[in-house]
Amino acid sequence: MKIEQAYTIVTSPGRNFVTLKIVTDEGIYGIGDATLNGREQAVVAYLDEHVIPALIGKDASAIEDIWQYLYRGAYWRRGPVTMSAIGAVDMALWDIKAKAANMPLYQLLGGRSRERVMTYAHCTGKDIDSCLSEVERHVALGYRAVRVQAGIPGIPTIYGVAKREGERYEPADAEIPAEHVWSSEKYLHHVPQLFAAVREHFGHDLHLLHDVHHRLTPIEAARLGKAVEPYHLFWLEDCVPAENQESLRLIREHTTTPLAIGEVFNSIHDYREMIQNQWIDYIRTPLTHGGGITHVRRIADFAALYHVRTGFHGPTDLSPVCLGAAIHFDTWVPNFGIQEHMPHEDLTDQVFPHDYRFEDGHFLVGEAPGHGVDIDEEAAAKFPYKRASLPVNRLEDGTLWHW
Ligand SMILES: O=C(O)C(=O)C[C@H](O)[C@H](O)CO
Ligand SMILES: [Mg+2]
Repeated sequence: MKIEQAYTIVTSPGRNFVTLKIVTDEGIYGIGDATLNGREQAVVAYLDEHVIPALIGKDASAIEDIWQYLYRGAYWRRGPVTMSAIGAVDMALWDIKAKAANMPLYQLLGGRSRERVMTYAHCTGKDIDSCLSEVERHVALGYRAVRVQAGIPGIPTIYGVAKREGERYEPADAEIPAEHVWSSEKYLHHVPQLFAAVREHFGHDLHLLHDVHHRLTPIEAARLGKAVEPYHLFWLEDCVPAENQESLRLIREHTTTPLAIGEVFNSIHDYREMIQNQWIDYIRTPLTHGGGITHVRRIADFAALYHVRTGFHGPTDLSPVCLGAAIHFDTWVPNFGIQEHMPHEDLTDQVFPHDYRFEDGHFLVGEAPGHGVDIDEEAAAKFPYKRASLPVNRLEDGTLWHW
């Protein structure tokens, strides 16, 4: 089965998405998500200019060889743009292989390890009270796990909190990066109060997650981890920028709060020390940014040796294609932890018809051959790309800080 045609589809039904479609000479096609929030066109250029021309004529069933060709052969290895391009190719080829085998992707990976996939919702609010009502609303929808993010007194705008109650949080909100202001002190003072209030109102069965978004120093993250121990979080996410993997050792030595890292990582090498030393508990790299199923499966298997579980990144800035493939992966992977769920807009779901279902706080995987997600190219053409950038973040004295 040869690759006869491959092309990128850029569409913006609610926000920008990049999809790669690969068509074989037997008429079977597969699609992959190549969306990299705020850098979409970089991945399009990488695919159109440097990947697609080399794919034409290759054996579509040779997934591993194509992965190695695009990874080792790139010379300039790794990085979010390269690995998102490889991720989209890999996702499309696994989609093709499962369709050719006439089975849902999770069966091709090794079959079910679970009947359904636990998800967590985003519960955000400008203050603690509005956060509590969002938690109430999501518990009523059946979620067993919620990520809780609130506005911080004295900080005008903060990541992870929707601008208006009940709305989605969309970080890429301006053509040119908006500038946010940050204060670790104000944040560190407020967050333990937020979780005390959530536990007081909802008890101890609900899984609580929180995303620090890389903004603390290791000792500050250790302080926060200790401060929230009484509220036993499911995880504290991205508590420090983790290029320096050693940072996690210091935090680990101070707190038993579980740690999740890696939505901005794109290869096994980004994690190796952290996993080997059991400094983290969950890996976050999504299939798109992690080089696809072929590579993320390796990361998950390596993580399993050290009791580390998966917790895929699943924001609205990954398309339903990535989410659909992730739900198949989540249904198979033995060391599954949890799947992030930021529901896409209806407009997005119209462009990306899919057979996964959300029910009672969980995803149920579909049985259609492949990953069960398609793209309506006619509908996609109605939504032209519009540049949207993630903000930058500064301390109160103007210092450019982690985002
Ligand atoms: O969903 C999360 O955990 C995030 O951190 C969301 C990110 O800000 C978003 O995906 C960046 O594009
Ligand atoms: Mg995050």
